[in-house]
Amino acid sequence: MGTTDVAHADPILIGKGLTKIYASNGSDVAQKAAVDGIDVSLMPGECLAIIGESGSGKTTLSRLLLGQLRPDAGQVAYQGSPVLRGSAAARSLARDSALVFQNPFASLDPRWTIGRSVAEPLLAAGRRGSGHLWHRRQDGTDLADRVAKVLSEVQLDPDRFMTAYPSDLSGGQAQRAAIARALVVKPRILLADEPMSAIDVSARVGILHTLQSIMAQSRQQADPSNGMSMIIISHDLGVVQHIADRVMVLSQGRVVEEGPVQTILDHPSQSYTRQLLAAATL
Ligand SMILES: Nc1ncnc2c1ncn2[C@@H]1O[C@H](COP(=O)(O)OP(=O)(O)OP(=O)(O)O)[C@@H](O)[C@H]1O
Repeated sequence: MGTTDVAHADPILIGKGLTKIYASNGSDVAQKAAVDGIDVSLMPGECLAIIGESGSGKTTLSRLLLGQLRPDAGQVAYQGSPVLRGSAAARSLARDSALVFQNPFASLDPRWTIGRSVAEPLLAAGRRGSGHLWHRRQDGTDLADRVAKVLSEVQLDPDRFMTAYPSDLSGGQAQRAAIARALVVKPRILLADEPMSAIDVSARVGILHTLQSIMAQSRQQADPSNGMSMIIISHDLGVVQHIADRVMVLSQGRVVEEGPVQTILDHPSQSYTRQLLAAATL
């Protein structure tokens, strides 16, 4: 578990009354919200874990928070500004957030070297003219240096992996490459949606250490309000225990309980959480 000095910082992301109702296929049955009026906030440098049984709304909530789904009710604010369609806050949030998925191979083009795949988000930012990420006068050496640095951060030797192809990589190595691809744009918010569940058990500890060290570096920022925040969705409570600061427990689109990770895992107040913990191995 990490500790984060967020006492004096403002939340980087706030969701208020977030609700999402998916259209059902023409049935008259009353529709149930996938996410039902959830309030959530994320502090700079904080790691928030969202846990809950399958279908409880974890992925939907995280996509609402990152502005990738439009809520049917409620609102998201990024750095204090409402995230409305086409707004500057929506563009900033899209630019400042990055995702790591369950299947790392889905985010690595099989035709590209790992170096190219990791560089691509930076190149795309350059094409969009996001000047803080990419300056036109930068040459290929700067780009290669940045890619090599981020590969080292995820414990992939650049000399070996820069020119490797996804088919050369194990699942764990591919997930590290996918994390590097997410980190290369220096996101303010990293969403990791079940980042370990498709990885061989023996490689999971390594990925966990990688994510822990990324969060530790982020927390060491001189200005805590500049730290990267992480939202992690995981069925694996061992992972949650080792990386999260705070846990939010979801059931049927609602928050059952939330609090500091050790409090929730050691002294859950709700029977739903107790059952969830009993079903998991810590
Ligand atoms: N695109 C969609 N269209 C219709 N219903 C959806 C859609 N996406 C999710 N749902 C429904 O919304 C509810 C919440 O789904 P969500 O994927 O957010 O849950 P989850 O907790 O992430 O589940 P899991 O752990 O299985 O990934 C579920 O009942 C799901 O079937």
